[in-house]
Amino acid sequence: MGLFSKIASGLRKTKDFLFGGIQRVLNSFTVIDEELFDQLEEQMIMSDIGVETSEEICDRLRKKIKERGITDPKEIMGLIHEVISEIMGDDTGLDLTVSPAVIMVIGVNGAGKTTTIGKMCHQFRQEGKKVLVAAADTFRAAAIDQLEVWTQRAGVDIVKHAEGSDPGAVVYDALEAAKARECDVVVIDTAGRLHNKKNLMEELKKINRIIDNKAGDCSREVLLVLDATTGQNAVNQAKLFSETAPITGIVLTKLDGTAKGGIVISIKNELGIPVKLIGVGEKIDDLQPFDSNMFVDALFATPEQIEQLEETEETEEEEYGYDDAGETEDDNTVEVDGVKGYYNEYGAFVAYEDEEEPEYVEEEDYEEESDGEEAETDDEPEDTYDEDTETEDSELTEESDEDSGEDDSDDEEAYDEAEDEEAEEETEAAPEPEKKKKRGFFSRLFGGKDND
Ligand SMILES: Nc1nc2c(ncn2[C@@H]2O[C@H](COP(=O)(O)OP(=O)(O)OP(=O)(O)O)[C@@H](O)[C@H]2O)c(=O)[nH]1
Repeated sequence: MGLFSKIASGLRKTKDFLFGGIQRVLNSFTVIDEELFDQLEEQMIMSDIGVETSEEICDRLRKKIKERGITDPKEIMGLIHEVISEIMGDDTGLDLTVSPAVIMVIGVNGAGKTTTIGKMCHQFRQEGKKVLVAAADTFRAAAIDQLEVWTQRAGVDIVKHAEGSDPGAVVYDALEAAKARECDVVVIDTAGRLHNKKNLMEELKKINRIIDNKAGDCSREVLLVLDATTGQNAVNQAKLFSETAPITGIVLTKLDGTAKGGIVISIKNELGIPVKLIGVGEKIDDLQPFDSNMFVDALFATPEQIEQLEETEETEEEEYGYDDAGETEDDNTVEVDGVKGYYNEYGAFVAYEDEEEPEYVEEEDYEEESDGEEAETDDEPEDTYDEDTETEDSELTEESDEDSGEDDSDDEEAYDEAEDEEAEEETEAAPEPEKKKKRGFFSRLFGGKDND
């Protein structure tokens, strides 16, 4: 399935509600009057475009109708399309230009943070990027375990410490490891919870200080993950979070299961924060870079237009032999880094040339195993890491303690030396991708913003 088809099918509920509702209003009027604008505004508010943005859209519509001397309500749909396109403006993609690009991910529980990180890693890896994930949401062991399952699916490395350890230590070790291994991207999972704004702010500040020290010149992103099904609540969350953290972009998840996709428009209009990625399903390849033109087209296109666009995509796929997800003509066959294979039930890539599938632990078994691990780490002291000096908490730095005597005075440098080897052992299942020749998923859409 091509990109447009995926976005269009992900937005189906939003489209049916928004486009269908507006169409019904326009069909019920023969003249353009204030009553029509009232009903349009109401329909937009119900579609989660928000009061402020709905009013603005109607104001702009009145102006255009007057300027162009339009009298037929049926012509208004095209104008709404035009106005929303204007509001959405140009897209801003992820900035991954200077390696290792650091992406910090924040968001409330259940918004889809872990899933998004897994999907993002999968996309990066398909582009041939070397990725490292920092499990800096150390609040709950389950969060670390879930993240690890996703990194295994995506086939990327993870740096993790024990539950309750300092997130700063995890980030420090991850950045050291990323430099040593020449990673392109470091994705940091944070316990970006809102219920304690002060703590969140302190935690993010601390992580930022460490990034400043270790990767000051690198590209940086702070992505806020929002659950689209919560509608205007998500917009309010974005307002609150933006008072706390310098958000560079929003990832809007679960757009596939909601009619509330209109919040994309109010987020852009009211907060000016670009939506950079959208989640359109639970599978590993259900994350798309946000393309406002495609978004608006998918919302407003007629079924005939959608069919036509899908046909164009299919023709392109036939011509080039792959689509945006790297799929070939055979639905189950994908090509990753020039190797043909398929994704197994866990979302792991299996090359046809391999005799056996790589072993991935089933989620249930994995949880059992990690329970065991937790039991071990429970014995370890919690809260032992002092931002600058303490390293005991890190399972990655246990070995480095043996040879870290010379570094003791070297405050932050005291973190980890042997950690690279250790972490590499952890992630043996992740074969290193070769750099891909063709332009990457993000760069094809955002014009060379990744560092292929
Ligand atoms: N339909 C759909 N479901 C999604 C999407 N993204 C995430 N989910 C689901 O949302 C649920 C929560 O996702 P998580 O990634 O665990 O959320 P989280 O923010 O990490 O939550 P915590 O682990 O509690 O911190 C899971 O069941 C995911 O499968 C999406 O784009 N579409």
